[in-house]
Amino acid sequence: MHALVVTAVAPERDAVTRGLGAAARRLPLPGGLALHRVSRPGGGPLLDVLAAGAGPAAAAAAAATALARGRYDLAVSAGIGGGFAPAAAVGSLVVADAIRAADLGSQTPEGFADAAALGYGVVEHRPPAALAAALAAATGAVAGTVLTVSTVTGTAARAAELAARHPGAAAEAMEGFGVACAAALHGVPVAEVRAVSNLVGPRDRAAWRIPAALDALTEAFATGFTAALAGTLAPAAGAPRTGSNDA
Ligand SMILES: O=C(O)c1cccc(C(=O)CC[C@H]2O[C@@H](n3cnc4c(=O)[nH]cnc43)[C@H](O)[C@@H]2O)c1
Repeated sequence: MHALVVTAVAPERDAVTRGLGAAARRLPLPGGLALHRVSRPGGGPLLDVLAAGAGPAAAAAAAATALARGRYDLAVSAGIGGGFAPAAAVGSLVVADAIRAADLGSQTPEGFADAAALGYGVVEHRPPAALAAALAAATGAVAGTVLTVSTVTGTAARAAELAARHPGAAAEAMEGFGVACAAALHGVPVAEVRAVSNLVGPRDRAAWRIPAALDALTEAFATGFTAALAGTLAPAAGAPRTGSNDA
């Protein structure tokens, strides 16, 4: 089983590789990107962890670049995120059962209309239900919708608007929908896991608990996450691996 794990920044990538508990091998990609490849001891899943940059566009571009050069069974968007109270407390984990672009659409006189309603796009990708359930059970995460936003929510009014429009939302972050678009283009399933560093609401950067969230991310990858991946996804069968970054 070969998975691509896409984070925004290097501290998130390193939190994931720390959890995997084995040395990472660096494999350069175009544009200064690099996969950090971790082979699990005992022949477990092979994971390539990639710090892609913040935001859905950077995530989509980097994920598509990596997916085009290897043969993967899964793409995972992973990192820290904002939690919607009361579903997701600071320090907790959220696994996406839906990955939704929350601000892709048009502002109309009647309010926001998403791109799907207006007929010019897709605004949601769904991880396989069995995979999302297994990942949540294995890591003790809350399962819910993870919103992808291009602007971090910074007011109570915006948080309330998002919660009303997306009743199942447990977290928001900035990359999941980009990774999901790249995965869909390459025909691989997607998953998303977020460790909650802050609540979605009035901006208070000093209240972000980034080290605690990074520890929770490490713990997720140290415990059940990869076992749940391996147990849920069938390995890519048959065809020879031909990509330049393939094992
Ligand atoms: O400064 C650091 O040490 C540091 C370490 C790890 C990550 C960061 C980031 O700034 C990551 C940015 C990343 O975080 C996601 N995020 C976190 N909270 C929210 C939120 O409330 N709303 C939206 N996104 C959030 C997001 O995916 C960013 O790309 C810094």
